[in-house]
Parts: sequence; C-alpha cells; structure tokens
Amino acid sequence: KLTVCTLTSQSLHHLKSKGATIKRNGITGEIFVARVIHGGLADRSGLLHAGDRITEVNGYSVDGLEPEQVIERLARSQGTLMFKVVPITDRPVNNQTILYVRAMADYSPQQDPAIPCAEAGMDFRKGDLLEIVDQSDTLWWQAKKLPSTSACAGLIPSTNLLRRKQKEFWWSQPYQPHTCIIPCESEAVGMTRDSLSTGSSQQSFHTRCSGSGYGALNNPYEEVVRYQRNPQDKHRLVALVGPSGVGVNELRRRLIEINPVTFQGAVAHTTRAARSYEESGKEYHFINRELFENMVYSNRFLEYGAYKGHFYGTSLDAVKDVLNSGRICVIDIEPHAIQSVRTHELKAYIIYVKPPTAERMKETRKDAQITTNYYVNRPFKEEDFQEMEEAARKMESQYCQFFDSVMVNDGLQDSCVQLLRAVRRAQDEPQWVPANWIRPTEEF
Ligand SMILES: Nc1ncnc2c1ncn2[C@@H]1O[C@H](COP(=O)(O)OP(=O)(O)OP(=O)(O)O)[C@@H](O)[C@H]1O
Repeated sequence: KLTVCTLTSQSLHHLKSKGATIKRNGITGEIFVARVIHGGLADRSGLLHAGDRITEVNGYSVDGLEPEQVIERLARSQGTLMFKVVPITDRPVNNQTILYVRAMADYSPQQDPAIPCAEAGMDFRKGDLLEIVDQSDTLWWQAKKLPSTSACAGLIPSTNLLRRKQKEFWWSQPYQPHTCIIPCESEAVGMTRDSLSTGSSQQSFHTRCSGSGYGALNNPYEEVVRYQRNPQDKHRLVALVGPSGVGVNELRRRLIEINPVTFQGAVAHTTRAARSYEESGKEYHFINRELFENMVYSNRFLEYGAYKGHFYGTSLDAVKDVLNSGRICVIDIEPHAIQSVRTHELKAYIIYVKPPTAERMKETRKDAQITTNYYVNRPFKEEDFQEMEEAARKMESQYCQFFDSVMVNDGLQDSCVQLLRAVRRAQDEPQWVPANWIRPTEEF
C-alpha cells in the first residue's frame, strides 16, 4: 500500500525546519522517517510519521541511497516536494502529555557527538524553562524553550540520557572537592561537628540537609508547575542571596522598615551573650552552646554558622512563626542554604541580588562600610568590588537555576522599589515552582 504525499520545499536545506529526520535500515538498506519534529513542516502537514518507509522523492527511487544522499536530493529540489511512502502499520497513538521542567544543567547539541542530528537539537542553559512535547523516544525528547518563540520543537536528551552524559563527564574530570553538590546527610553532620568543636572566629555557614537530595547529577530536569498562592494561604518565604557585601542585609532591613506590619525577619538564635538592652526573642533568641548544638543535631536550622567566636542560626521554627502570623518573612541566606528553603512548606521565592559594575559600586558605596571578619568595619576598597564581582560570577554559575528573580543593587532607592515589586510578584502572581511542592512525593 503506497501513499503519496506532498510538502513544499521551503527551507529544505535545514533538516530542522523541514521537521523530520531519516535513517537507513542497516540490513535491508531501506530509508525510514526516524523522527518527526513537533511543530515542524512535516508534522504540520500531518502526512509523514516516524516509521514510514520512504521509497521515492520527487519521482526518483531512494533505493540503495545513503540518508545523506537523500537529504542532498531534497536540498536540490525546488517547488513542490513529493514523497512516496509506505506508511507504518502500527502508528503509536499520540497520548503525549506535556511536561514542564526547569533545566538544572547546560546542554549544547553542537558539542554532543551522540545527537542523531545536531541541527535538530536545542541548546539550553541552567535555569531555562522547557516545555517537553514528546517523550516517546527513551533517549531523545522534543522540547521548546519558554517563553516559546518558535512553533518548532528541538531534540534534547531525555532525563536518563542526560544523567548518563553528566556521569561520564563527572568521572572524566579531575577530583575537585569544592565543586561537589550539597553534601549528603552524613557529610553534613561531619561538617557540623568539626565547626562546632573548632569554634572558629571566621564567618562560616552550614546548612540543614533537606534530605530530598539534589544536584544536577541526580536531576537534570526539575519538573515545575504554574502556581499562584491563594490569598488565604500563608505567604511564601522570601529569601535574598548575593555575594558578601552586595547589600542583602541592608535591603532586607529597609524592606521591613518600609512596612513592618507586612514584612518581618526571622529571629535568629545565637550563643553570644545578650547586651543590656537586648531581649531574648526580640533581637535574637539567646541560648547556650549546648542547646545550640542540640538544635544543630536535630536539624532545626535552615542555616547556621560561626561569627567572631559565637554561633548564629536561623531556625525553621523562627521562619514558620512569622509565616503563621500572616506576615511575609524575609531572610537572607547563603546560597548553599537555598535547598533547605525550597520546600513544599516554605515555598521560598529566591531573589538574587547582584552587584552593579565596579564603576557604579565605587560611586554608590562611597559612604558605605564593609563588614569584615576582623572585628572592624571599614570603607570599601577597589579590591572589594573586584572580589564581589568574582563571587557573583561564581554564585551565578553554580546557583542561577534556583533564582526566581534577579535584581541589581545599584541605587538603594531603586533597589527597594525593585525588591518590593519582586516580593509582590512572588505572593500575588503565578510562578513556576517545583511540581513536588504542589503534589508532594518524597517529602511526606
Ligand atoms: N545600593 C546601595 N548603595 C549604597 N550602599 C549600599 C547599597 N546597598 C548596600 N549598601 C551598603 O553596603 C554595606 C554592605 O551592605 P550589607 O551589610 O547589607 O551587605 P551584605 O550583602 O549583607 O554583606 P555581608 O553578608 O557580608 O554582611 C552597608 O554599609 C550598606 O549600607
């Protein structure tokens, strides 16, 4: 049974825009449609399907030809294109469900020798939102980047394939202890004990392990869903991250100052002694070291660290207290604590505060003081701006996939307006969030 179908030859040179790939059966030499690209010309015509056998192109037999020769012939033809095909007998029913994911890794088809057709591939970067329109192949899925500019999908590696590629890449790299993904539970406990026993006077922070396990190695795509907070629900936690000295603390303080009825910070715990004017539960929860250690071991801190010989920590309960009171809790965290607040319960909205150029910093930070690890605050120096730029670059390359919003802290007033807007968006507008926040799987 033969079917003749026609397609216009527009953009034939480009396999991707024609929207199909072909392959040759190694034994019989027959040419088959390997894949029809979602939204491409072939797909829209509805006439070609994966598995169809091509027998003729524009009246010429493809018998004995290599796929490249067929492509060449197609590229040379003008006007209307005519295929003679033997349709596949058991065409799979199209029961594809669309899946939305956030990429947790970078991918470039041009650098992947294993992709069946690099031109049909789609590159993406960590943090990109992808709409996966076809998962029928176990190795190569089809996806569009959101917001979608093209009707045509591109090939991307499936979760399993990308994970495999990452593992191969990982093992091919020299050992780099600091590139490791967040420590697993047992490592985290080890770090904790060390830091508590040394009582370092340097600033150092550790985090609670969420136990859900993360890392590009485990999960190259994070499934996401559109979520809008119901006005009756608790607010989402707002967490600010940024390189040290960029101004997260200042911004948080100002936000709360603007509207203390709506915004509140979480009261941290500390082992330092209360000053005469301080009250436990107000500035800090003042607790002794033993209690602090117990809280660390029972995983009660979202993040904690040592500073000038004392311990400080933000507990999950302190954040929950604010959220339960109906206010919006605003905290600043170290980037490695991001995972501990990205939970079904807190639904943290992460705002990344980025430094402006060194030039602008020099202008805007004339009267500002940098907090150092050595008991004094001092004016900013040129090197501080360079260090900050470098720290920002590293932070972005490692954590950008978790940033819900990015703002540049240039002029303070403008930054406060930007921050207010971002917080409002987080609470009142639909956002993409991990699917397991809405349909929890492993957290319960
Ligand atoms: N946009 C800005 N313009 C001018 N000065 C600023 C601006 N943002 C912050 N500052 C000042 O820069 C200094 C450092 O800010 P801040 O203490 O908030 O930094 P940080 O990001 O919390 O860093 P660290 O975590 O190291 O304390 C402060 O003196 C603050 O007032």
